[in-house]
This record gives sequence, C-alpha cells and structure tokens, in this order.
Amino acid sequence: MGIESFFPVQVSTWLETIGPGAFQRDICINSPTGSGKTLAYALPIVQMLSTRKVRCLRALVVLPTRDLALQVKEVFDAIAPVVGLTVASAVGQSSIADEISDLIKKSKQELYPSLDDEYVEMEPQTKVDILVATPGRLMDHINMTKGFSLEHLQYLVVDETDRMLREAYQSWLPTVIQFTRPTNQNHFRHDTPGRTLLHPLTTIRRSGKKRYRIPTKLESYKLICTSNIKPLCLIVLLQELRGEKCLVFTKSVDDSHRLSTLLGFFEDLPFKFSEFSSLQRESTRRKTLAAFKEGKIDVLIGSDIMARGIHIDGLRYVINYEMPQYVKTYIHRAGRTARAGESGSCFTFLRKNEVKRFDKMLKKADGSSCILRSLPEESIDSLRPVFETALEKLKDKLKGSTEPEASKKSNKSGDKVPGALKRKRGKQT
Ligand SMILES: Nc1ncnc2c1ncn2[C@@H]1O[C@H](COP(=O)(O)OP(=O)(O)OP(=O)(O)O)[C@@H](O)[C@H]1O
Repeated sequence: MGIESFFPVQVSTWLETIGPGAFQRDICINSPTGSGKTLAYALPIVQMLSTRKVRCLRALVVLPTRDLALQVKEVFDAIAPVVGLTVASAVGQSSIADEISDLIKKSKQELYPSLDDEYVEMEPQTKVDILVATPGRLMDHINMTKGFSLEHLQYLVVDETDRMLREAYQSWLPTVIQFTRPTNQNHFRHDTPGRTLLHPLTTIRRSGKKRYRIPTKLESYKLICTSNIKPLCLIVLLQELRGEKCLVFTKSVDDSHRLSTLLGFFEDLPFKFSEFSSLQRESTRRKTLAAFKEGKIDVLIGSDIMARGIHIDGLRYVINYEMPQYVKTYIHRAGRTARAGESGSCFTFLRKNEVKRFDKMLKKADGSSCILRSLPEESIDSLRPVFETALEKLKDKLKGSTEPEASKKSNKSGDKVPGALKRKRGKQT
C-alpha cells in the first residue's frame, strides 16, 4: 500500500487494542481529517480476527453513505484477505439478492435436505468475517435476510460517529446492540473469550474543551469580497491556482447548480469544472469523481455532500464559496485537503460583515490561523463584460428551463459528464 510508517492515530489505536493498553472496553477515536483513522481501526480488527477458526460475522463497520462505505471496504480488501479474512459490503450497490448470496452460506439443509434441524442451527451462516454497511441496508438484512446474524459480533465500528448518532437511521444502533446479545448465552462460543459487546456502548461525553483540530499542514486564507462580484473573484482565484485539483463548496445544491451554470457561460476558462450534486444519479457522481481523480476535471462544485470522508489523492485546494455555518463544517470541508501528512490550503470567501464571526468560529479549532488574501483588481475587471452577459444567460436559462431539477443539474456543465448528456438527448428524441 506504499505505507512506510504509521500515523500517530494508528500507533495510538494499536497500542490501545493490540498493545499494552489492550483490555475490553469501547474506544472513541478523535483525530483530524485525513489522519488515517480508517487503517487505525482496520488494522487491529484484522490482526485480532486473524486467529479466528470459524468464519462468521465478527466485525461490523457502519458508515452513513454508500460512497464512504465502499471507500472503507477498499481498505479492508487490501489487508484482510492476506490473513484469510473475507470482507463484504451491504450498501445497496447491488441487488439485495446478490448481497445475500455474498453474505450468507447456503444452509447444509438446503444442500443436504436429510440433515436434522438441530445440526443445521449450529452452523454459522454468514460467510464473511467483516461487513461494511450503511444503516438502511444493514437494517434490511437484520429484518429480512434469513441466516444473517450478529450474534458473534466482536467489533462494531461507528465511523463518522457524530453524524451516525445524530440521525436515528431506523434505530439501527439499538437494534445492532440488541442482536449482538446471544439468544442463549450457553451456546455462545468465541475464539477470543471476553471480546464481545455484552453491554451497551458507553455514551461519549463532550469534554467541554476544544474538540476540533485543523490538520497541521493546512493553511487557511480568507478573501473579502462583495456578493455581486463573487463569481468573478472565484474565477480569478481558480486561475491563480492554475488548474490544480480543487473543491468548491457552496451552501446548497441549488447554489452549486447556479454557480456551475453561470461558469459554463464563460468561454475559455483555463480549468475544467463540473457540478457534484446529491440530485445527480449516483452513477453520474461516481463518473464525475473518477474523472476528477484522474485529473480530467480540475474543479468540482458542490455542497456538503463532498465534505465527509471522501479522499482524493493530491487534492491541494478547498474553497468555501460561502462561509460555513459551523466550525465542524469548516473542518470537514477543509479536511478534504492536507491529508495523510500532505500540505493543503483552504480559502473562504467572506462578506465584510462576516469576518468577525468567521474569525471567532475558527478560534474554536486548535491550531487555526487565517491569512488575509487579496486578488488582483485588474483580473477581476477584465472579466466584468463577460460576466454581464453570463448573468443574463443564467437568468434566461433558469427562467426558461422546464426540465426536472435532477436532469437540469446533471447537464449544467455541458458535456463534461458524458452520461448526463446522453440522457438529455435521449429525452429530447
Ligand atoms: N500510515 C500511513 N502512511 C501513508 N498514508 C497513509 C497512512 N495511513 C493512511 N494513509 C492514507 O491517508 C489517507 C487518509 O486516510 P483516511 O481516509 O483513513 O483518513 P481519515 O482520518 O479517516 O479522514 P476523514 O476524517 O476525513 O474521514 C488515505 O489515502 C490513506 O491511504
């Protein structure tokens, strides 16, 4: 995997799980974005399960979205098979039937109908050791999939905990805790005694001190500009970043759509951009993300859907087109860069009357300092004539369009997203 040494959170977690600190308890990992939390929990889990004798579901990792879950599964896929462990996902990417056949062994009774029921019940039925899931699909399997059992679960990871615990997601957590208890304790066997969740997860308390930390190699900049010329300031800033990969965060999907449509009316921009929106089809988003990762698109414009967990190698710049409302949002957005010990910069556009509030907000994060950055007036002025025309076109387009929102959005930046264009043509014919 190209890893030469472990990051601090990985060392600490290892020491607390496998190393001298190891004893049975829950662990709360709180560490900056991009600091390597996935491997921090994946490595000890894989290490601990490597001695297991019977295959059944022993580790469950739950994440709020499919994209994040698949990203985490990739990490487990890289390390678990080496010690003979099997990993699966339950995220709704494939049909439930396909997921079930990945997860569940055909019972002996199905294979050999003459076997008696008692013997069949003793067979562990899941054929994976580690499952990475989203709450919705997990609940589907808990409620409906015959043979899906959490009875042998030893490790439960709640990734993106704040979000996972804020939203109930069909009460998945109490349900999981309930089903990790054996129906009959006498029949409960483990490879490693004493490593099972036999008690509810402990509550994580807020400690009252600063809970947020900015990655050490992140530089924060603020740019002050009035709303009426903000798109121009953005273009000038993007020009200055010279086509380096960059994420632009707006405050809503509608704003992302408007901004990318507007930029589409500027010709010859020296960067390729695309909208990234929760209203787009997942396949469109996946293609856009792949194109971005491959460097075919330089700039993604989206709302906070991009802010959580997504890892893009070599991403150096994040732009807050609007000031984030909370320091946590700032941290998650900025945390898409300066990951894995790399450096990165986060730029935030502010109106004059927002500066004080922004400075106060950033103070809530450890290690934050913010540099005032200005943009060359002449570059902004040179774009004004095109801007006028672009605004007119935008008004017409938004007024005149009768297409449903999702399809409008996927077409916003012309032919940069091939799937979107094809669908539009299909519709018109
Ligand atoms: N020890 C290491 N050496 C080099 N690279 C590493 C190491 N550990 C993890 N990485 C890489 O660092 C990147 C960030 O890791 P990861 O996504 O786990 O961060 P994270 O702390 O979960 O971030 P977030 O809070 O934003 O989800 C990944 O590309 C991962 O492969």
